[in-house]
Amino acid sequence: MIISPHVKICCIRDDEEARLAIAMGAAALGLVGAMPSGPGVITDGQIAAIAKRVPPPVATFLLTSETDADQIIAHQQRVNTNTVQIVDALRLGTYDQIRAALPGIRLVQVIHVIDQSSVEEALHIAPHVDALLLDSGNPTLAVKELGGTGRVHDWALSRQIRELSPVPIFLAGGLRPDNVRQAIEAVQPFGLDLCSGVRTNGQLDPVKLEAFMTQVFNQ
Ligand SMILES: O=C(O)c1ccccc1NCC(=O)[C@H](O)[C@H](O)COP(=O)(O)O
Repeated sequence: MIISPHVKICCIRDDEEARLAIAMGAAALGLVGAMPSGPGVITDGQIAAIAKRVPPPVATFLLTSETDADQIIAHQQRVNTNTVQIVDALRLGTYDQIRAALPGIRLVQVIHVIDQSSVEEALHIAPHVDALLLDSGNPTLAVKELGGTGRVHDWALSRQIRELSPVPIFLAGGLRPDNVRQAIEAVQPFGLDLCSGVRTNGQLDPVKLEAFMTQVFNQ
């Protein structure tokens, strides 16, 4: 039997989208800080205001593109979410340093799943974080592509990571109502994360969201 994964709805823009996502069954909301590219960015002020009004037990994820531990800590302290999703590689400082400065705050590291080296990267980082989020994207481009691409990646690689990872994994990248069932069966992740697949003209679309949740929970 495949257990229904938890759903994180990302790129939340305001309280109304937050309420809609929660009403439809989201376990977590993604709030996107400054990024080099992507459709979901809001200001730190907006992130703090939305996060403050999200009721427990719904998780609030700050998405940060900072790569220096001190800057990641400062970013979380400006917005007060209960989870930090690091969308680029940590270049300066350590996860332990972030944990020591932010007790009780969950750490999620994004892995951009590109090839077999992504599996090694994921397994190297997994012991230091609370979860991995396996996304599409390309951090090596001149303008980094760190998420919100609307593209799927090679789920066989994500399946390998899921089977070997000591921490839960979220699957992201191009998930939509019409492919999510296949994704769940292929990867069997702990969680799903999505942005563009449940939006129309940038707005969270209740019809698409309901269709997505039906595929996840009512099969
Ligand atoms: O949406 C953005 O602007 C964004 C930019 C950089 C990193 C992450 C971003 N979005 C947040 C997410 O984690 C998305 O849910 C994830 O990348 C999947 O997006 P999509 O393929 O559009 O469902």
